[in-house]
Amino acid sequence: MQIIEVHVVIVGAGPAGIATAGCLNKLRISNIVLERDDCPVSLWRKRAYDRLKLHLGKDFCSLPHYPFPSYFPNFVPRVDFLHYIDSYIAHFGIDINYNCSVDSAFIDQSSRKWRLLVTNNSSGAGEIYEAEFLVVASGENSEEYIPNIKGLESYQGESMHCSKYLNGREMYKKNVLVVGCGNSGMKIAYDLSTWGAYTSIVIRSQVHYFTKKMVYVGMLMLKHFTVEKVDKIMIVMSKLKYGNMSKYGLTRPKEGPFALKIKGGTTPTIDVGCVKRIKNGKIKVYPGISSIKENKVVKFVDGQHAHFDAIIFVTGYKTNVLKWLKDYKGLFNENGMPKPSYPNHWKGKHGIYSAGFSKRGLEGISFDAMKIANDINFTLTSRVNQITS
Ligand SMILES: Cc1cc2nc3c(=O)[nH]c(=O)nc-3n(C[C@H](O)[C@H](O)[C@H](O)COP(=O)(O)OP(=O)(O)OC[C@H]3O[C@@H](n4cnc5c(N)ncnc54)[C@H](O)[C@@H]3O)c2cc1C
Ligand SMILES: NC(=O)C1=CN([C@@H]2O[C@H](COP(=O)(O)OP(=O)(O)OC[C@H]3O[C@@H](n4cnc5c(N)ncnc54)[C@H](OP(=O)(O)O)[C@@H]3O)[C@@H](O)[C@H]2O)C=CC1
Ligand SMILES: O=C(O)C(=O)Cc1c[nH]c2ccccc12
Repeated sequence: MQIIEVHVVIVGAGPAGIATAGCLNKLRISNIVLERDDCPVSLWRKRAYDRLKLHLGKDFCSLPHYPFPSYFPNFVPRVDFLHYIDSYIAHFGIDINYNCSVDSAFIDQSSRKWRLLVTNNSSGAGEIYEAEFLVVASGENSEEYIPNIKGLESYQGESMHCSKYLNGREMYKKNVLVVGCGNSGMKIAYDLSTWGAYTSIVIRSQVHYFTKKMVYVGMLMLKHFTVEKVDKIMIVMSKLKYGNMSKYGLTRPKEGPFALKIKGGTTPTIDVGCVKRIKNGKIKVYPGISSIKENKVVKFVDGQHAHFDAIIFVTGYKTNVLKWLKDYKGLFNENGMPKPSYPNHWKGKHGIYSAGFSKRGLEGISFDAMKIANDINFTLTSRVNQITS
């Protein structure tokens, strides 16, 4: 089989892969992006709900060297974000091979280069790529995660992961349980409630909650003040706006929101109206689930039980890196996340890089893309300088 040789191969055409290709193209370093799906940013195009918007202000979400158009609103809707990505690809002339699933990547012992075994999903044929540099940009959210709950396999209602949820049109006057209170959980619960579903949400852990504006102000303040100071202000703002919500099942962690985000990647929840609906009883809060019984009954850890026509698992994602990256030791841990902590997470040995694995959203992705492209450029130019001197 013919081997396709490139300087840099990038796995994944999400924002991270596209941003890295854009930065490399700007430096005139040839590269190819391999994408298993048939389009770019498939997470945003195919696996996200209609109401989704960027929840951070647009100053924190544009990709490198290409700001959002000035007429875009501060919180960019999903469809505008897709247009922006399409024009980013056109502007930088990014080369993407769609329908290409990377099945494995390893270091070839004779060439000492990265070798990738790829299946072309449209023809079914196998392809081999060889590259000096490998950029892992397959995403923190590449595999849906649904917890193992006793009785779930025999649940007779409708159950789905949130990546299949578009809107609540079919849920009017149905009892729906949303499991998970991250950013997707709170937004989907709110969305369902506005579509007239009798909505409940499982909140099993402590959580920080803010309005979009508070987080926007907080992100701006972080440019000038310490994390501790900003966190204190954030909590005061949240308390002033929402008060004490513990009797409704919402308690704040002791540690501040940005400190937690930086330390563990736990993202504070940006509330778009869910908290108000919890307060006025339109959305009911339950603690963790203990099991699912017959007749669509869900039992909770505090002994309560209730009947649900549908369950939406908004329980997050996992990475798929360990499934296809064979020589990963050094850069990735057993959860498929970078071993070195931020800001050293983006580079490994033998020409491997990670883009989009710092749990810092699109801002983190831009940071990674620029670091990676500059580092590859540095390696290549120092080599040319050595030869010519
Ligand atoms: C619903 C949602 C909303 C978000 N909103 C925001 C926000 O407002 N602001 C913000 O800053 N961040 C946000 N994020 C976080 C983050 O910015 C996005 O998840 C972003 O899409 C991550 O980009 P990525 O390129 O790293 O990963 P992805 O977008 O997941 O792209 C990875 C790509 O790799 C492909 N791929 C995976 N495995 C393979 C393989 N083996 N072979 C070939 N291709 C493969 C996938 O098909 C996918 O297209 C959001 C995340 C989610 C889930
Ligand atoms: N732009 C936007 O508007 C949006 C942005 N996002 C971003 O997308 C990324 C993914 O977010 P999201 O999909 O919400 O995933 P997250 O991983 O952030 O949240 C998963 C949630 O599921 C809960 N959970 C997991 N297992 C269970 C279980 N067995 N029982 C009960 N609860 C459980 C977790 O609770 P626990 O903490 O107890 O484990 C947590 O609340 C985040 O970075 C987020 O910020 C998401 C949505 C919208
Ligand atoms: O949406 C996400 O997943 C993000 O990680 C974006 C993000 C970066 N910093 C934040 C601080 C508060 C809320 C979201 C984010």
